[in-house]
Order: sequence, then structure tokens, then C-alpha cells
Amino acid sequence: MTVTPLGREAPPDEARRGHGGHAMAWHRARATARAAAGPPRPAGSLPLAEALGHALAEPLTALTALPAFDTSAMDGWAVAGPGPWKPSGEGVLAGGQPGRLAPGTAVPIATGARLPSGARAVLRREHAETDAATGLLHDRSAGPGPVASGRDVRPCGQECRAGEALLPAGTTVTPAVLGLAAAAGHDRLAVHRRPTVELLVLGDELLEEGPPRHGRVRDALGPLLPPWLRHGGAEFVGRRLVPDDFGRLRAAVRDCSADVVVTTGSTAAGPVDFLHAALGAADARLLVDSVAVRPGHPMLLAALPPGADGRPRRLVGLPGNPLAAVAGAVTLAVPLLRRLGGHTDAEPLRTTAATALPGHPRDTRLLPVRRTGHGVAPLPFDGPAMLRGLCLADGLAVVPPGGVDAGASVEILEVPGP
Ligand SMILES: Nc1nc2c(c(=O)[nH]1)N[C@H]1C(S)=C(S)[C@@H](COP(=O)(O)OP(=O)(O)OC[C@H]3O[C@@H](n4cnc5c(N)ncnc54)[C@H](O)[C@@H]3O)O[C@H]1N2
Ligand code: MOO
Repeated sequence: MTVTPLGREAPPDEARRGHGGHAMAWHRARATARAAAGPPRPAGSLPLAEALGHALAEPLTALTALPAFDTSAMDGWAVAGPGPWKPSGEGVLAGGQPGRLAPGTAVPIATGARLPSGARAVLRREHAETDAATGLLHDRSAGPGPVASGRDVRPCGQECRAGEALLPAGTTVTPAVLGLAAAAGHDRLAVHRRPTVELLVLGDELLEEGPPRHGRVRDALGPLLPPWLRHGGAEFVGRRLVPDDFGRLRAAVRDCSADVVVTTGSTAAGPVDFLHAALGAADARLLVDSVAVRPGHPMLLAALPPGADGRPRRLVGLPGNPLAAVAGAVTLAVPLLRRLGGHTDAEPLRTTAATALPGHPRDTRLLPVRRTGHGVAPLPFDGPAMLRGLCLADGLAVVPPGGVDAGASVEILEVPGP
């Protein structure tokens, strides 16, 4: 063991290295992160209220036709046969089980109520007029002519048949999916488990409260990353601050049992950047060791030896500069987590650049942008150590080497909301 002048354990000299080789192209790095996932986490059944954010492990199948019965789309009268009609009956409310309606008669009906058999259309309340002399109900909507069959009726099976596949496996369960699943009769959903994530925040200089002082700075990534990674599909199991000490870092990497260990800082080749050495000592296999992207190029991805339960483990090393860490999260961590959680990859979102988006001469650039009336425009305060631009961003533009001209199309990555 080597001990540095400050009393920390340092790795042996031969284990110390920054990234050695050629930075991987940005799109290839994302594809490598997805491929590193292997098969998705196993499936389980969850009550609807707990399934939000998971990926469907099976297609969502309708347990009923939708609508399940011919339904009134309006408040008014269910009418049978051509008008005028003789009003009859008590009226049908949503949830009621109406009897048969005889030809030439009409019954009051509420939106959402089951259409009585024999009825073929609904006359809206505002289109109906009762003749004071005869007591008969007339359609005043369109002059002479019969009410068209099916008018203002939502026919049984209009949205789906019973047994029809509504959504494929791999769909992310959103609030809308929960609503559709309930409407189609489900109480539980078969979903993939979420991959577990543990965060190791590296750096002796980091403070957990109060303003920066005595050369130390606040940990910005401890608050930022857990919700960002949860949005990417992670089950967050813990966060630890790890001092700049080779032995402590090596032990922390060895001890984590999460599916994905995410570290921040220590990716470069500074005097206390021990991540590469700790990965070497933990028998990790580097899959990505720096990416041709700005900010964030020292980001890395490694396969760790399996945990005690035999489950594969991966480590995503994010650079310490906060915007660089976000770049690493969207490039490596989120694609890996989504694949592990069984989510189908969405088509990339593209939009127009409202103004020229400046690029790096050789590398991809991830640029915080905001929406304008004509497309997206760059934001100020986009330096690797800054978060001010990101806070105002509607997305991160993926700017290819050389930049994007005004009016050209550009890929946009999501910046999560609350
Ligand atoms: N000689 C070179 N030096 C550096 C290079 C290089 O290519 N050659 N790359 C630079 C780039 S680019 C980046 S990004 C950083 C990556 O550094 P590390 O991942 O080793 O991170 P640290 O050195 O630990 O910290 C960098 C910076 O970020 C601050 N930091 C760290 N963690 C946090 C946190 N949780 N919250 C807020 N701020 C954090 C830290 O205090 C430093 O200011 O390396 C460059 N150097
Ligand atoms: O990767 Mo560094 O992000 O340029 O700060």
C-alpha cells in the first residue's frame, strides 16, 4: 500500500491511470450501455397504484370490450324508431340497467348510461322540444328527417374488443396507462422489477449543508441524481459519500449489491482520482472508458464481478463536474437502466434549431436548450461545472461535431420535470 502525504491510502503506481485509449463515439457509447444490460429484470405483478414508471412485462390485454355496452354520449333522450316520440319511463342514469324501449318512444338518458335495447340513437337535451298540444317529443336539431341511427351513441367495442392487445410489452406505465388498464378491467399489472441503484458520491471537498467554505463546495449531485435516475426507471437504494481514499473506494465498489452502482467524480487523472485503480482492484471490466462528448468525456461504464447472489452488476462512473455528470447520466446510466427495466426504446425526439447551435470540432456536444416559437435555442451558463442553464432547459440538444445550422433538425434528450 502507498500512503499519500495527506495520509490517504493511494493505489500502487501501476494501477493509477486515467482513461488510456480512444474516446468512444456518443451514439456507440449509448448502444454499448444498452447492450451491457443483458436480459431485463424479472417480472412480477403489482397493484395498479404501485406500477407507475415500470415497464409492462406482457402486452396489456382488454378484459372487456370498450365501451363494454352501447353508451349514451350525451344528456338527452334515448329514442326508438323514427320521431316524434312519446316520452315514457323514469329515465336512465349511468350505472343503471334499463329495460327495453318500444318503437316510437323515448326515455330521458344521462351521459354514460347504458342505451336501452330497442333504442338506436340519443337526442341531445338541447335539440329536443316537447309539443305542448300533443306531448310528443320532436328533434329540432336539423329540421325534417329522422335522427341518424347511432347519433351520440358510443357503440360497444368502439375502442377495443375483449381480448384485444392494447399496448405491447415494454410500454412504460404512465398515468394514462394506469387509466386505460383500469378502464379495461385490470386490478394488477405484470411489470418488470426496477433495477436497483446505489450512488457513491466521491470527494473530500464536498459539504452536505450550508454554503461553500474553506475551499470546500456543496455536493450538488447527491440531490440531483437520485430523482433523475428514478425518472430513468431506477429503484434508488442508497447514497454514500466516499472519501478520496483508494481503500475505502475499493471496498465501497466491492460491497455494493445494487444492479447498477453510480459514482460521481474521480474519473480523471488528478492526484486523488482513484476510480480506475479501484475498478482494476475490484476486477471490473471497462466497457466504455471515456466518450467523445462535451461535457462529460471522462465518463465510463464497467461490468463488475457478480454480487453474492450471483446477479450481474455494472458501474457507471460520472465525472464530478455537475453538468458533465448529467451528460454521463443521460448517455450511459439512463439507457442502461431503461433496458434493465424492460422499457422499449422510444424513437429519438427531434426538433428544429431556432438559431445555430454551437458544436465541438470533433465531439458531440450536449447543450441545454429552451423552446421558442421557432424551435430550440441555446441557454447561457452551460459550462461543465454549471447547472444554471440546465434549470431553464426544456431538453438537452445532441449537437453533432461542427454544430447545427439555424433551421436544421436536432435530436433532443429529455430533462425530467418534478
Ligand atoms: N489534466 C486534466 N484534467 C482534467 C481533465 C483532463 O482531461 N485532463 N478533464 C476535466 C474534465 S473534462 C472533467 S469533467 C473533470 C472530471 O473530473 P473527475 O470526474 O475526476 O471529478 P473531480 O476531479 O472529483 O471533480 C471535478 C470537479 O467537480 C466538482 N465536484 C465533484 N463532485 C461534485 C459533486 N458531487 N457536487 C458538486 N461538485 C462536484 C469538484 O469539486 C471539481 O470541481 O476533470 C477535469 N480535469
Ligand atoms: O467532461 Mo468535462 O465535462 O468537459 O468538464
